[in-house]
Amino acid sequence: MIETTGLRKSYRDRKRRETTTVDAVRGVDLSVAEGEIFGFLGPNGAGKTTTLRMLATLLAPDGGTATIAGADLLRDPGEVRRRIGYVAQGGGTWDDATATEELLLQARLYGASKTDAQQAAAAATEAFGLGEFADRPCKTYSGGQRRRLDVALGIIHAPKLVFLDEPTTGLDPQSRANMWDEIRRLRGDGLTVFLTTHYLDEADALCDRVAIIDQGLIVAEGTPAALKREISGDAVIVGLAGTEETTGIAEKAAGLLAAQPYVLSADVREDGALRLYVDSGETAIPALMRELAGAGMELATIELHRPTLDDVFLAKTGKSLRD
Ligand SMILES: Nc1ncnc2c1ncn2[C@@H]1O[C@H](COP(=O)(O)OP(=O)(O)OP(=O)(O)O)[C@@H](O)[C@H]1O
Repeated sequence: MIETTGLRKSYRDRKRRETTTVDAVRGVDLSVAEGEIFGFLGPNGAGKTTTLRMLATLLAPDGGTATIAGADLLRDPGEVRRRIGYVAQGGGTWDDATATEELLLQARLYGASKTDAQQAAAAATEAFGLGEFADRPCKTYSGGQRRRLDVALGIIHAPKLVFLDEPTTGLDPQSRANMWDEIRRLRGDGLTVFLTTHYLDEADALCDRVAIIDQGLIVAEGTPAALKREISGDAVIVGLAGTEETTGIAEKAAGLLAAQPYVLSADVREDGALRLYVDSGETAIPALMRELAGAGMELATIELHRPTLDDVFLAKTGKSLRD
């Protein structure tokens, strides 16, 4: 649905007499399959919006090639525009207009006849649960209601692909969960969804695949599960009985377990706990418990930590989105 090679964009920043160049996107290769929810992640200033705006024909690339929904971005941006939907971060509804008016206007702007526009507006009102407030002015809507209308507007012309820029930023947890359901429903209807988000739990729960961009370059791309596996594996933290008095026990246990085939690495944390990285916690825990018991070591506590997308993000960019 999206294929890009070497997509580039620089901005010229004119301050007084000096002109500086910001290389915002420095050669992006992306591949997004039909029918997937694709998450685009990156720290502030990484190049997310610039990339999104280029893919959505709102900004001309300086170089590279891209095919979007089967149309050539550089040669035929008009065709790309007809085939995609774009929902900007702040939305674009008028305060005094109602949802029904906005939907009708948008459908007409995309060339629908009056009857078709009325049908499309009614279908969107039903699908996005806008009915109870559709005839009130937008300024009276909650953040979640407004966001639902924004997405309904973005897909009123039945595109194959929709771009959502930070679709859940500023929403309360309930509205966020509703929006996730809406986005999954879009995928269920056969749409491809390309979204940017600052929430890594959102990317993890919602996206089939993600790409991480940093300083204008893609530093990781894959399913959340594969990316998490790639960086570390599960961490198992073991507290051994008597570790505080005889710290040597933890070192001895680390040496013993480091030699096991299911252990990737083993060390002793500052607090005296034994830290192991393993491919799979489920397989490793029973085996290491047997090993420790066999060596006469008593286990006091055991914890399993699975890597999160934030760990991936940190490993790939040196930055955490939690900061
Ligand atoms: N119109 C512009 N003129 C000059 N520099 C710009 C312009 N727009 C963006 N930039 C710069 O390009 C780089 C990438 O910006 P971009 O907005 O694409 O990042 P982003 O990943 O979307 O960031 P954020 O998460 O903060 O929205 C940044 O260094 C930014 O300051």
